[in-house]
Amino acid sequence: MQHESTPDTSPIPRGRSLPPEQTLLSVRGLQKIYRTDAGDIEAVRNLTFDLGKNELTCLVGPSGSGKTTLLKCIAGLLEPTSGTVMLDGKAVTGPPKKMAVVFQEYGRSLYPWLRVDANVELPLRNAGVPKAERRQLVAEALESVGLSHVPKSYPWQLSGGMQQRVAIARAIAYKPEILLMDEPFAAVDAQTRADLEDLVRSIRKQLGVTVLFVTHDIDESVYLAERVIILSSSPTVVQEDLVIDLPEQRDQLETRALPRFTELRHHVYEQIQLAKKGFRPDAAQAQAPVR
Ligand SMILES: Nc1ncnc2c1ncn2[C@@H]1O[C@H](COP(=O)(O)OP(=O)(O)OP(=O)(O)O)[C@@H](O)[C@H]1O
Repeated sequence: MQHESTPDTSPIPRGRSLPPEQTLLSVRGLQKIYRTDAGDIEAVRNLTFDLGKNELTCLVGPSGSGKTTLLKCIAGLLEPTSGTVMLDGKAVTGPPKKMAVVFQEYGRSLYPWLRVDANVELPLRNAGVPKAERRQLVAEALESVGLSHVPKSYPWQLSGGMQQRVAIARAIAYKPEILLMDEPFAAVDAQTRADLEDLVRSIRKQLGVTVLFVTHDIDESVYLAERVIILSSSPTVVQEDLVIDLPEQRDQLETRALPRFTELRHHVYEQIQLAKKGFRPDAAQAQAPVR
């Protein structure tokens, strides 16, 4: 398998590092321990990786491996116990303006009493964007997600897939540099999901936005991404940072039929099975003979 990691001699496995001019998001030594009445839970132990500008990266790992915890730390919604998150060279200490997040529960994230255009407009209004500019941005965002024809509908009048498009339009309306997506398509049917996957790839290209996409679906991760970061089981480290060397132009039928697609999905599947069985790359490295 092809990797882009820089040579690393530390005992903690880490994802690829990039030169600062190519880096948009930099996660360094991130650890998160939840303090609970029942004791401390070390969800994330040590995560280090960089995301490049305009890159689409998927994050996969066993259930409970800390994917949501990591995303919340990156989004400035949760304070890491140690380590840093830097966006464009600045430490993230609260929700950054240049970042947008799309969660799985679109039903809960949209306001049912607001029409589609008002839902998309709300964050722009809260950010004090002037009215004329807001109108323009809302129209562009709805156009990007193929919903120009329903601006005056209420979310509950739309299908699940359309509601998720509204959530995506709202996220991209204020032109974020980075889009975090936490299992955004887990609740829609397979056909809608395929359409939304292609929508994410086209939006990324159209807007030049960096995307970090969490998914449980191995095929989805390989189809969507240029890189797949595989997390170990909790307490989490990077198990593998894998380059997806498929052609840039993807197609639901053609790409998924490629022998290379099958190889990559097989590899990711194997790695997740290993993680589930408790394999830890940090333990493996610590035990490796010193040469
Ligand atoms: N608020 C919290 N308090 C205590 N422990 C928590 C809290 N949130 C998450 N955890 C624990 O941290 C670990 C990682 O949880 P997290 O939800 O980040 O994993 P995940 O990979 O997103 O899970 P899934 O794939 O099932 O959605 C789990 O052991 C979980 O029980």
